[in-house]
Amino acid sequence: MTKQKITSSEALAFHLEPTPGKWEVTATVPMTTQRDLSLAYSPGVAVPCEAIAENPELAYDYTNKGNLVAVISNGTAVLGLGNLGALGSKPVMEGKSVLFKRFADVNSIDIELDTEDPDEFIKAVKLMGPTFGGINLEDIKAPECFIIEQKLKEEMDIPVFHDDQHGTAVICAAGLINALHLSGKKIEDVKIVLNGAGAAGIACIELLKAMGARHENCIVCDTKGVIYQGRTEGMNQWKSAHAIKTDLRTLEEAMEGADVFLGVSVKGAVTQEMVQAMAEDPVIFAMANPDPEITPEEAHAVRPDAIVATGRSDYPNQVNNVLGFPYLFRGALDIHARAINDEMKIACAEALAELAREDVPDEVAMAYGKSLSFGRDYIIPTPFDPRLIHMIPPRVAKAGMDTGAARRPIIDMEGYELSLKSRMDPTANVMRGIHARARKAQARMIFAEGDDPRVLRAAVQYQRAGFGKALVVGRDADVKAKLEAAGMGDAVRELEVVNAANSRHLSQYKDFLYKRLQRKGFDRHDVHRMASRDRHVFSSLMLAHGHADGLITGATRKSAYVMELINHVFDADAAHGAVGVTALLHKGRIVLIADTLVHEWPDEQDLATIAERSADVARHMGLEPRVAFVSFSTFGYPDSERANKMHIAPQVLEQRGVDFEFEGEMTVDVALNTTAQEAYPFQRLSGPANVLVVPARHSASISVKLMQEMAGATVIGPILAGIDNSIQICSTNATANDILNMAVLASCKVG
Ligand SMILES: NC(=O)C1=CN([C@@H]2O[C@H](COP(=O)(O)OP(=O)(O)OC[C@H]3O[C@@H](n4cnc5c(N)ncnc54)[C@H](OP(=O)(O)O)[C@@H]3O)[C@@H](O)[C@H]2O)C=CC1
Ligand SMILES: CC(=O)C(=O)O
Ligand SMILES: [Mg+2]
Repeated sequence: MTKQKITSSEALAFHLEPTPGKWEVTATVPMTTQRDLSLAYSPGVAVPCEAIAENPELAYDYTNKGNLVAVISNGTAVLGLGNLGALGSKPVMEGKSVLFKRFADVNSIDIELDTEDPDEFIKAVKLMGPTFGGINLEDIKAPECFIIEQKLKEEMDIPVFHDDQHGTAVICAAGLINALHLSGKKIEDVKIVLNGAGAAGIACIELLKAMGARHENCIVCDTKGVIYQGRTEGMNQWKSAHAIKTDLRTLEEAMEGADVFLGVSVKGAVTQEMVQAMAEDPVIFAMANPDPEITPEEAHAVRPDAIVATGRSDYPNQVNNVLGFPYLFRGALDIHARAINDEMKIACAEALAELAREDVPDEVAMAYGKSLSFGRDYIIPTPFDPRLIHMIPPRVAKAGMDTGAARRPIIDMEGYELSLKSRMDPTANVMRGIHARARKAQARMIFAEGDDPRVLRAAVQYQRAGFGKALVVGRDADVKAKLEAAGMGDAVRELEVVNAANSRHLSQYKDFLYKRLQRKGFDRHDVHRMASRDRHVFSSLMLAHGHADGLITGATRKSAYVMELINHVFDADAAHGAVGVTALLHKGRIVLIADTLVHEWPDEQDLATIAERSADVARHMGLEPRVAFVSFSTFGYPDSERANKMHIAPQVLEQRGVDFEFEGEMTVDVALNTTAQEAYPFQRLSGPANVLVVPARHSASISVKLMQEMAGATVIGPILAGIDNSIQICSTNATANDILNMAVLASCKVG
C-alpha cells in the first residue's frame, strides 16, 4: 500500500488551522431572541434544574450528560512517547474527543489534570461525575492507572474505562481471534510473548488468559526483561500476577519458538533476529504508537509467513483502540449504563472479530481504494468501516442489559440499530470514497496557476498525501520563491515545474492549436504566443496531448474567462454537453446543484442533459441520484412562463428513459423536505432530492453562494462534467483546501 508521508510542518499546520486545536463547542438550541434567552437561561432554566434535583435520572433528558464523555489524562504515558505532562498530552486527548464524535457521535471534551498523585487525580475526576455520562481515562502510566481506575469504578455510578487498558485489550483480542483462526492455532496452545507490562500490556494478557490462553504459555517482559517468579527489580503486584517459573531472562530468549508477539512497549524494541526465531506462521502485533516495536516491512523481510499488525493507520491491520472506545461508549451511553463490564468488552471483541470475517461491502472497499477480504492483511475491520456504528454498539448494549448494567434498557433493538445508522454524517464517507479513488488513480495533475500560493499549497498536499504527481505550471524561480515565502521551501525539490520554456512538446502544441483556431479568426503568430504564454491554454494543451491526466485551474481568474481559454483547446461548452455541477455539503447532507458553470439560460432539452450529467456526478460520488427540477412553482402552480421550461424538462427526461429518479417542477422545500413532499402524494421521489437542477446559471450561483455565506456550507465545484477530459475550474476565492478537493475530484475522473 502507498504509505502517506506526513511532515512535522503539516502536522503542526493541521493543529493550527483553521483555529488552534481540533474542536469547538456549538449550541444545539436557538439563542437569538429574548424568548430563547429566557428559556435557555433565567428564568426558564430553573424548571429542569428543580426537576433534576428531585429526580437525578432526568439529567439524561434535560441535559447533555447522557451523550457526554470526558477524556481525562495526566499525560504520564502519552502514546509511547513517555511522560509529556498534562499539557503535553492535550493534542492526543483532543484527538480522542474528536474520534468519539466522528465515529460514534458521542460528544466528548478533553480534561488534562496536572497531577501525578493518584489520590488527587481520583478526587478531581470523582467531583466531575455529575457532568458526564462516562469517563474515558487515557494515557496514564502503570501502575497508577490501575489504582485510579479501580477506585473510580467503585465510587462512581457511570462507566469509568481506562482506554489504554481495556480498549487495547478488546481490539487485541479481536485481532488475535482472527489471526489464530488464519494460522490454524488455538489460543490454549500458543506460546505468547508480551513486551510491555504497563497499562495496555497487563490488560491485554489478562483478557487473553480469560479467553483461554494458558498462564504458563505467556511470557511477559518489561524494561528489565522477562518477568519470572522471584524477580524483585521493577516489580509491582500487577506484574507479579503474571510472573512464571522460567530460566528465560531476555526478550530475545523468550521470542524463540513463540507463536504470538504482542508489543505495547516502545518503538524498535524488537529485532529481525527475534522475529526470525519465532515459530511457524507467527503473529506479530507491534502496537506501540506512534512507531511500532518493529515495522511490517522489517518483519516480513525475515518472515514472509508472519501475520503482522500495528497501531498505525498507514499499514494494513490496525490494532488500535480507536476501534473500541467509540462503540463501547455509544452502547453504554444508550442504556444509561452504570459501568462498562467484562461482558460488554467481550461482546465488543467478538462483534469486531465477526465483522472482519464478513463479506466487505463495496462502499468500504471503495473508501479504501482496494478490495478487502478476510485474510492476513485484513484480520480486523478498518476504522472507517461504516458498519461499525450500527453493528458494535447494539452488541455492547445487549451485553450490558443482560448483565444488569443498564439503567434504561433498549426495548426496540431493531429501531436502535436504524437510529445508529442515521447518526453518522454521510458526507464524511463520500469524501473518503473520493479520496480513496483518487489515490488509486495516481493521476498526474496539472496545477495551472503556479504563481498563486494557495495553488502551490494544494499541489504540495496533493503530492504528499499520495494522490499522484503534481505538475505545477509556472516559472522555476517564481515557484521556488513563492514556496519559500509560504514556508514550504522543502517542497521545491518535490514538485515538477512545467512551462513553455522547458517543454519538449511546444511546437506540437502550437501546431495543434493553430489547426483548431485557424478558421476562427486567429493568425499563426497569436496562436503561438497563446500556446507559450497563456498558462490556461498551455495546460490545456498538455492535457489534450496526454502529458497529464487532469487539470485544475481558475483560482486566479474568473471562471468565464478561464473557460473561454480552455475552449480554444477543448469543446467544453454547452453545445457539446458540458455541465457544471457544484456539491454543497452541510449538516450531514450532500446536495448537488447544476448547472453552475456552462449553461447560461438552458432550455428544457439542456435541462434534461444537465440532469443526466449531474446524476453521473452523484453516482461517482457514491450517491444514488434523486433529481428535482426546482423553480418558484410546484407542479404547475403558480402558472408562469418563466417556470414553464422546468415543468417540461421532466417530460423530456421521461422520453429519454433514464435510470434514476427525477421529479418536478417543485420549490426547493418540496424537493428537500419529505414532509413537504407528502402534500403531493403522486410525486415520484423516494426521499429528499440530492440533485437540484435550477432554471439558470444566475439562480445556481445565488443558491450556492447563499449557502456558503449564510450557512457555512462546504462547496466543492463547479465540477466540469460531460466532457472526456478531467478539468476542474475552482473559484477565485477558493482556499488551498478547496483547490485540493477539486484536484482530488479531477483525479478520480468525476464526470
Ligand atoms: N495500539 C493501541 O491501541 C495502543 C497502543 N499502546 C501503546 O503501548 C505502549 C505502552 O502504553 P501504556 O501501557 O499505556 O504505557 P505504560 O507506561 O503504562 O507501560 C509501558 C510499559 O512498557 C514497558 N517498556 C518500555 N520500554 C520498554 C522496552 N524497551 N522493552 C520492554 N518493555 C518496555 C514498561 O516497562 P517498565 O514497567 O519496566 O517501565 C512498561 O511496562 C505505548 O507505545 C502505547 O502507544 C497503548 C494503548 C493502545
Ligand atoms: C492508541 C493509544 O491509545 C495509545 O497509543 O496510547
Ligand atoms: Mg492511549
